[in-house]
Amino acid sequence: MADPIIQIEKLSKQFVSGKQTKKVLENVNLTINPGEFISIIGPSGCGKSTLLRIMGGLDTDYEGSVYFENGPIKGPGRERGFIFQDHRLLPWLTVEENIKFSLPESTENVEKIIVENLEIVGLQDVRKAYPKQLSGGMAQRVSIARALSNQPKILLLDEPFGALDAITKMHLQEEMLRLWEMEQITMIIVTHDIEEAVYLGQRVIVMDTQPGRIKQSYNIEQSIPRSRVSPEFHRQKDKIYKEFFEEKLQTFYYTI
Ligand SMILES: Nc1ncnc2c1ncn2[C@@H]1O[C@H](COP(=O)(O)OP(=O)(O)OP(=O)(O)O)[C@@H](O)[C@H]1O
Repeated sequence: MADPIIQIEKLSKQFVSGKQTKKVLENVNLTINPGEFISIIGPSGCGKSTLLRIMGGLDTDYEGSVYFENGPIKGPGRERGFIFQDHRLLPWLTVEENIKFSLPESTENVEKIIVENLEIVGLQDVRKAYPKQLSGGMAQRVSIARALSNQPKILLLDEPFGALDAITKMHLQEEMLRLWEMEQITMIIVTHDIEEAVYLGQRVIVMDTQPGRIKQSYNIEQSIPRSRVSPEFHRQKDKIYKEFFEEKLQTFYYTI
């Protein structure tokens, strides 16, 4: 078996502000293999985004070890693309300029890279458009094309479809799966949505809170092509909901 692409051992993280220390992650251990599609879900504030930011090298102040392809992660890198809930395109640049801006100056064949990656997300016609001329879904597609232009080995997706309407969200989820199959990039998505987690992930990691830790990991048996209506899909979704979230909701009901 190939070496893991991400290896996290005994990861703990705390934030200090003034005299207050807040423990956010405690003893997180996680191995991710190349080509996997991993979903991470858990209650608000359990540290999902913090964990993703650490994998992306956006936060390097933690205890424990976090390795990317056997080397410690020391900061952000082009091999680890990040996609956030908001597209983060620069409003004063066109779509093609936004992609060009994300590439190192020494990049050759920039034109070809822009065309190819906009084609992958089905947006070859909006090269000259500015972000404000795009719908939310289109802008998010451009941010995906921008990330892909840097030829990442892994894509870290932080609630990427959270701000989109239900139909656009479903389209983009399908596109993400298509991309994953086509480009064989390792994908890690953080989401609040159990349905999204089960639909996309081969493995769903459920986190618990205060401090954030991994509570359970579920292997998802996927039918090909994937279905949102099959009994198996509902069985897996219900299992995660019942084993984890229902218990939390009941605790909430009893305390009000
Ligand atoms: N820069 C920071 N300084 C202090 N506390 C922070 C900082 N960033 C995050 N936190 C705290 O760490 C905890 C975990 O935050 P994080 O955003 O990782 O959680 P999350 O599970 O992604 O939440 P959500 O699902 O609501 O987005 C939260 O209590 C948050 O307030």
